[in-house]
Order: sequence, then structure tokens, then C-alpha cells
Amino acid sequence: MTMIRLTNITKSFATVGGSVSALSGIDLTIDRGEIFGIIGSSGAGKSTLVRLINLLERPTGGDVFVDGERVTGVQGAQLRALRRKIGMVFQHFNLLSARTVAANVAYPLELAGIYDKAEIAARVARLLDRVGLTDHAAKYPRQLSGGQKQRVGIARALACEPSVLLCDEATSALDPQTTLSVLDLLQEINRDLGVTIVIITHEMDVIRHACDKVAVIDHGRIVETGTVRDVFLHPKHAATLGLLREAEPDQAHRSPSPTTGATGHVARITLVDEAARQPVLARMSREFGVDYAILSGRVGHIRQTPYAQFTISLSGADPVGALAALKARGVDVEILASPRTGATNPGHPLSQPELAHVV
Ligand SMILES: Nc1ncnc2c1ncn2[C@@H]1O[C@H](COP(=O)(O)OP(=O)(O)OP(=O)(O)O)[C@@H](O)[C@H]1O
Repeated sequence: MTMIRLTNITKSFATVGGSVSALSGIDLTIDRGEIFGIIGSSGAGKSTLVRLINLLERPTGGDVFVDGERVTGVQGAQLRALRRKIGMVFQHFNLLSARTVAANVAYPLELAGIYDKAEIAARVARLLDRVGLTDHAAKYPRQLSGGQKQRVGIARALACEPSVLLCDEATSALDPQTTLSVLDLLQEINRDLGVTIVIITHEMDVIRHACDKVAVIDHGRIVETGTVRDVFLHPKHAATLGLLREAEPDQAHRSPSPTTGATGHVARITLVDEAARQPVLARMSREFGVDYAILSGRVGHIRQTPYAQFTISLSGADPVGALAALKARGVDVEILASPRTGATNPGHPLSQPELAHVV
């Protein structure tokens, strides 16, 4: 069921130099309970997009729906109710330096004006326990590490029991190890509380580690969207390839492409989940009398799911039969170059007719 829907959103800013277009033609649907990533390079429009969801920014055109309701123009009490429903976590934490950890988490509850002191104290205690900061309740933000500060930010964002949590570059100021622990906490919150989480980031590793689905934004437009598995393992748009190149500088997204200079059949083999644990290439080699060279490879996890993706060149007795047999067994095989067609396709699979000709 849909939790957030943006339809045909445009957003431009009036500046002294004229109107600046930040977003155009944005259509986006985020389902309830999902962890949805929005990735793009600097200036792509990510912050503007996420700030439209809780109406920190108003769209120039188009509509925003939250939990089935059109909220595009809401004001006053309705707007305050919407903001309680949507927690937000910031890159630089935005904690109140003169308040203790506990008082920072209590702040939105005090502002809401509907809870008595005992209720606020009980809720703060529960929230600090959830983020692992019970022992730090009386400290001030300056006494905490970056990761601890962000845990306070997360506890505060959860205080009013929101159904959506927006995280705007929430891990960008943290080291890699702390980033992972904060992403683990977000996944735990999603799992335990069913909160829909939107993660804005410029880092593909954040998407890979934490998200179910992803939208890639470039120059104010969504250029690619889908499951993290599809977008990460089969990127199509140049902006996505660029972001992957940053995360994996020495992998298949590099230029020149892995097919350059390779002879024979070049194929990309993608193995996910159980298949990533099987000796698929060794068996193929034995059964079909083919040799293979690994031109590039990626091995890791997408959330908890293992994957292995290799670009290989094949030679020997029956490369075509070998690849066809892999495909028939359900392995994801993409032909990148074939001596019979003379075709090469740097980093992209051949079209269906070409494929039919080869395999
Ligand atoms: N208040 C504003 N006034 C004028 N232009 C703005 C304003 N906010 C954003 N922009 C412009 O809109 C575009 C998108 O900015 P936005 O901050 O959403 O990008 P971003 O992807 O979040 O980038 P970053 O990761 O660098 O924060 C940029 O060209 C930016 O300069």
C-alpha cells in the first residue's frame, strides 16, 4: 500500500539571477514499510525532493500525497499534524546544544503539548533504550561522538511515533563503521516499528546496505528507479554508472569497458542469493570444455542477500553451448560481445534479437 506519492512535481526557486529549476516531472511512489533510497550527486535535487514530502518546501507544480491524503496545500493545524507523522533526521544532527540528550529527545513531545511530564519521561526512556543511549541521557551533545549524536537525532525524530522517517544524508558526516551501525539501527526501526524510511544519499554503499528500492535523481529528474538489486546489478543510466564508479572505482563501470581488447565471447554472469554460493563457473568450464578469464568482478551483499557478478571471456570447445546451458538453468547471462556477430556492447547486454543469434 502506498505511503508517499509525488505526482508530476516541479520545483523552481526564485533567485536574483532568475528562476532556478530544481526538480521537474517527478513521479514517485513509496510503499508503506519500505526503506526507499534516493540517490544522486551534489545538486541533483535530493534535499529539495525530500523536503517536499514534509512540506518544508512547497512544490511549484504537482501534488504530494501522504498516507492516501493530498497534503500539497495544507496549513496550520493540519500541517503540524503532518509534520508529527513524518520524522526527519539531518546530516549535521541539528541538536540543541544547551539541552541534554534526554531533553533533546523530549523537545518535540513538549512542543506537541499533548503529553504530561510522566508520559514524556517514559517515552524518552524507551527511545533512548531503543537507540542504545540510556547511559548518556544526562550528557550534552558536545560530549557525544558523531554516531551518538545521530542516534539522538533518530530518537528525537521517532518521539511522536511517526509513520515516516526522512533521513537527509544522515550518515554523510560519519565514518564508514559508524555509518554501518546507524544504517543497522534504521533497519531495526523499520523492522520493529514498521516505519517507512526514506534515505537520501550520494553514496551507493548506503543504498546497497540498507534500502529495498531506489530512485536515481539527476539534474532534477528521476532517471532510474527499481529494486536495489536491479538498479545496482543492472544499472542503465549514465548517472547511475557514475555513482557506482564512485563506490567501486576499479570495477566493471570503469572506462574503457571490460570488453575492450577481449577476444571471444564476453558475458556478464550475475548470481544472487543461493546461486552466489555455487561453483557455477567451474562446473560450466568442466561440462562444456571452455576456459574463461575473469575480466571484472563484484562480490558482496545487497542488504543481507549475497551476490556475485563476473564479466568473463570464454574460449574453447563450446562457449555458446555453455552460456545457453547457464541461461537454461536460470542463471542471469548477458552477452556483451560475440565473435560471431562481431558485436560488442561495452558494459551493456546485447538486444534480444542479437542475443537470440548468439545463444
Ligand atoms: N533555496 C534555494 N534557492 C535557490 N536555489 C536552490 C535552493 N535550494 C536548492 N536550490 C538549487 O536547487 C538544485 C538542487 O539542490 P538540492 O540541495 O536539492 O540538491 P542535492 O541533490 O540535495 O545536493 P547536495 O547533495 O549538494 O545537497 C541546486 O541547483 C540548488 O542550487
